[in-house]
Amino acid sequence: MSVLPPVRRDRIVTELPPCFTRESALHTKDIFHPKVKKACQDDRTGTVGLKISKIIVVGDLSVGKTCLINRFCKNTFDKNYKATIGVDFEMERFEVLGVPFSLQLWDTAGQERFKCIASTYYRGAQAIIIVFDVNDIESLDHVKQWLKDALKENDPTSVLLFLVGTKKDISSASQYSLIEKDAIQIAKEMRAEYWALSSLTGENVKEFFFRVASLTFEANVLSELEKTSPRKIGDVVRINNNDKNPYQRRKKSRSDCCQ
Ligand SMILES: Nc1nc2c(ncn2[C@@H]2O[C@H](COP(=O)(O)OP(=O)(O)OP(=O)(O)O)[C@@H](O)[C@H]2O)c(=O)[nH]1
Ligand SMILES: [Mg+2]
Repeated sequence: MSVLPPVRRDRIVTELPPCFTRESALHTKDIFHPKVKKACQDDRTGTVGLKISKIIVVGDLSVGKTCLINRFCKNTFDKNYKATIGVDFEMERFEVLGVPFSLQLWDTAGQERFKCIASTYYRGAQAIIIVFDVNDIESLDHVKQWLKDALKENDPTSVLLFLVGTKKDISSASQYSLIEKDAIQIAKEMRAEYWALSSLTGENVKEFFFRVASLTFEANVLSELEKTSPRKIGDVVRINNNDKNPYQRRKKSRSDCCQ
């Protein structure tokens, strides 16, 4: 008998949520991978429904990491800045294609003096969310360093990356479009999916986390299927890097972009 209450009705994912921009997306398919759908239908998702996926949120101080998590998990927004000391985390339970799926969202400190405590919690992430403030170009300049630090503790070949611009509500359309160009370019170089949102208004916040949950779920099920299906002699490994084959493993050299 399950001791957990049922998943909230507004945490149920039945379709793959769309990306924010096709220019910088982890993949641009508009449906879940057919193998994943089939595995869910046939109840062959192995341990995916039992595991908790760790997601870490990093970025400069005061860019809005805590507000982002609080907007999604608690639907609250605090206009006063209270620095995160070390780390904090929230759990969010989803149901994706009928399978329970939990995310543990780790909110880390951006302040330099707390960074070394926070970085000890980076290990074992399945996705890294790198946050910058769309009104602060310096915070965008620092995202590659945040990525580099987070990747030291994680497997760059399997972790999913998201680059998120916050505080969209205080940016004018013309200001925003200037920084968006740079942000998309950087996201492409990092092989991250780009999003822009506002925790104050809530714009794109739910859409973003649904996308994180769905892509992490999809990657988990694919990796579970890979583990359980023995390779046949003569299996062909595709190595072309184009959008028609979005589920291939990331090349090890990705972290080079930060060096
Ligand atoms: N207008 C606006 N303000 C925001 C938004 N997100 C965060 N803020 C404000 O920005 C400040 C910093 O937000 P936090 O979420 O605490 O920043 P943080 O990245 O967690 O900072 P550290 O914990 O020090 O790393 C607060 O005053 C928030 O109210 C947003 O989307 N719009
Ligand atoms: Mg914080």
